[in-house]
Order: sequence, then C-alpha cells, then structure tokens
Amino acid sequence: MTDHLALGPAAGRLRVVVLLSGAGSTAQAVFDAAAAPDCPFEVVAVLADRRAEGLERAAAAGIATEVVAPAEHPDRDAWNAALAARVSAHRPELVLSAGFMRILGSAYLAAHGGRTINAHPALLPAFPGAHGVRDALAHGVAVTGCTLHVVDAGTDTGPILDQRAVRVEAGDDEATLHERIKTAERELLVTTLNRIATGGVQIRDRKALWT
Ligand SMILES: Nc1nc2c(c(=O)[nH]1)N[C@@H](CN(C=O)c1ccc(C(=O)N[C@@H](CCC(=O)O)C(=O)O)cc1)CN2
Ligand SMILES: NCC(=O)N[C@@H]1O[C@H](COP(=O)([O-])[O-])[C@@H](O)[C@H]1O
Repeated sequence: MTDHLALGPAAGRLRVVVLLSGAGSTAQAVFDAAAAPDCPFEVVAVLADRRAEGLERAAAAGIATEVVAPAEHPDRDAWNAALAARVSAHRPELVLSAGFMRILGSAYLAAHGGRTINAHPALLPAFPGAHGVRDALAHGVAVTGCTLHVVDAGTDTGPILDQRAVRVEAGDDEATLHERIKTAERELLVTTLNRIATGGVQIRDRKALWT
C-alpha cells in the first residue's frame, strides 16, 4: 500500500519523460500542449521499447528519442536497469507511460517508481492488462473509459489519479470504442499534467489529494 507519495508542483517547467510502444496518438496531445510557451510542463525525452510511430511524432516535435529494446539485453532485469538508467539521464520529475506495453520491473521501479504514471484504456480496477478495451467490450459494459494511475509493482494496480467515463455505443467494435476512449485520454493526460505541474498531488492511502 502506498501510504504517501507526492508528485509536483515544479519550480520551473515540470520535466516529463514519456514511455510508449506504438502510434503515440495520445502522447501527441501532450507534445502539442507542451509546445505552448506558457505550458507548465515540458517533454524532455520519449523512450520506447521498440521502433514506434510515436518516436517519429516526438522527433517531429523536436523531442529527444531513444529505443531501449528488451532484445538488446540479456534478460528482463537487465533491460529494466538499462531503461531506468536511460530515463535517469533526462532528469525527469515525472514519467508518463502512454501506450507503453511492457511491465516495469523492480530495477526500474527502484529508480522511478515514485514518479511514474500510466494511462490505461479502462475504468480500473476493471479490465486491467494489455487488452482493456477488448475485455470491456466482451463483458458487455454500458460504460467504460480511461484511468491515469501511479505505476506500482502490480499490473494496473497502483493508486488512481483520475478517470474519464466513455459510453459504449451500439455497433461499437474494439477500434471505434478505443478511438473514443483515446479522445478522452488526450484531455485527461493534458489536464492531469497541468494539475501536477501547477499544484501537485499527494497520494495518501491510495487516495489522490490534489493541491
Ligand atoms: N509495473 C508496472 N508496469 C506497467 C504498468 C503497471 O501498472 N505496472 N502498466 C503498463 C501498461 N499496461 C496497461 O495499462 C500494460 C501493458 C502491457 C501489459 C503486458 O501484459 N505486456 C506483456 C508484453 C506485451 C507485448 O509487448 O507483447 C509483458 O510485459 O509481458 C500489461 C499491462 C505499463 N507497465
Ligand atoms: N495497457 C496499456 C494500454 O493499453 N495502453 C493504451 O494504449 C493506447 C495507446 O494509444 P496511442 O499509441 O495511440 O497513444 C492508449 O489507449 C493507452 O491507454
């Protein structure tokens, strides 16, 4: 149980590192927001576990990018340690996992566990894991959504920072529902980064106490 954790606010612009594995269309909203001169956060680097379209989006926004691929390391622990070191090199105050499809292990969490948050395309604790949209649709829910939570050693079990609800519509398939969830995620990500950067949040006994 995380009994006490604090994120932000920042003295200057909040330094954010983004982790991703895919298209990066949700991270793109963060890149776009950070381009505003008065934005209270900045994306200092984007790291991926594979070559990913999201890295091209970051490069187009003038943001440093790196690939830290599991296949380039002898085992998962070595990869976690290497990822942690590469993230540390950018001196982040916050790490945002936005479509990062790897479970972060102890070597990473030892270095950045207190400052890493993750966007999940379901209303946790419902439908954790790599297929939240598919699982919610298969279950027949009327309402799903997205969650921004602190990353802990479990899979999508960390304290919840905030959520957005999205109704399932007649005829939805995984792609159409996920696209509507991503629209909600983009707003959730930017709003939450602004709140952390300007006021900060404390996690006390799993509850988010916003300043
Ligand atoms: N320690 C944690 N690491 C991560 C969390 C977390 O809550 N704790 N969230 C994930 C993101 N995520 C859901 O939001 C998630 C991503 C991936 C998986 C998963 O089972 N991945 C497989 C490999 C998938 C692949 O790349 O083929 C695996 O890691 O074996 C579950 C949940 C980010 N990391
Ligand atoms: N379990 C992790 C997970 O499913 N994450 C999800 O991957 C998508 C990335 O979209 P994007 O690459 O277009 O930004 C987002 O919907 C995010 O919540």
